[in-house]
Amino acid sequence: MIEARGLTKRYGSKTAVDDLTITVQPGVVTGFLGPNGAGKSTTMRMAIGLDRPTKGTITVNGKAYRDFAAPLCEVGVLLEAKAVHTGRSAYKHLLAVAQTHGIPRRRVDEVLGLVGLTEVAGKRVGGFSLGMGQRLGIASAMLGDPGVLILDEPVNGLDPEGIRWIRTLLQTLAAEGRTIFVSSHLMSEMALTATHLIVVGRGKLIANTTVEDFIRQASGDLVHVRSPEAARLGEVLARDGVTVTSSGLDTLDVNGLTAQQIGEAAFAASVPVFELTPRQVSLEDAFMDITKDAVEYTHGQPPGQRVSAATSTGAHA
Ligand SMILES: Nc1ncnc2c1ncn2[C@@H]1O[C@H](COP(=O)(O)OP(=O)(O)OP(=O)(O)O)[C@@H](O)[C@H]1O
Repeated sequence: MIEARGLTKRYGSKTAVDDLTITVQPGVVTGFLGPNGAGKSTTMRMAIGLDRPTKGTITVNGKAYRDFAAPLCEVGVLLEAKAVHTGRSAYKHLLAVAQTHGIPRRRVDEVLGLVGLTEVAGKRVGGFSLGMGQRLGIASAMLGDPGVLILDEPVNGLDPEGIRWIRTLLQTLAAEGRTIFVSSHLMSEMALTATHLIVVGRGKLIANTTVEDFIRQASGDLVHVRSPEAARLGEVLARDGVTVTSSGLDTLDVNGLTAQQIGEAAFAASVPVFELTPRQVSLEDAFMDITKDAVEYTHGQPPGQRVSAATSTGAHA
């Protein structure tokens, strides 16, 4: 478990992390999302003692990172593509790291197998592709068989096969009861990988919820309805808190009722219904919407203007 309480980091006048209180639970993959400069990397760096909080605390399994006698066995870390000794082979690199913790050689073979680098274990790391480098970083993080993994943008540089591989790996490790805290810019990827989401913007907590609830809240209760008696159905559904918009001759968009409530009301009024589709926005759209006021760097639009908020159908892109 990772716990931040009132975590704050200032660099001069810049507040990178602002009074962040979160708990990252074991057993699920927790996605850490936020626009560029939101404070994700700074939070992760403080979790592993690379940066000191200005105020507040962050602990891993109840302890500050510096208090671990064998940190590699408690928390595995992948920050940006690792600066490794490029003249060394992958095997030698992992062995050197293992030896700092008295981790046996056979564990080096195990993690090489786990990340699919066994065949290139003798090759110089300098010749590795970005994707192979990421796999090596994950092998390093897994060396001590830690219960907590902190991964900053682990799918960077991976091809689709690599992205799928990492998704399955993280879900498997979470199912083993580990705490998996992973940042990413790829919202659609997070929708497939994570169960829980922590969203930050300008250092502040914006959302702390399940992927499912995040999308549901962003989508509202919008239901698309098709009926040959759309106008009459609109009258049947009209009540306080419900907005009915006619979106075509035989279609309605209803806000404020679930598909089930609409179906039941239509049935009671003997109005035929041909379609009842709860509209969901994609995680990407939900993210854009929720962070629109927290984006530091946009692509040329005036401040405050939405980056994109088109509603799309078919949820999890
Ligand atoms: N060492 C530093 N000195 C000064 N400012 C810093 C330092 N590290 C980070 N910052 C600033 O703090 C803010 C948060 O940065 P951070 O790298 O944590 O964000 P991030 O969410 O990881 O962004 P990205 O997704 O772009 O990596 C940014 O505005 C950044 O410029």
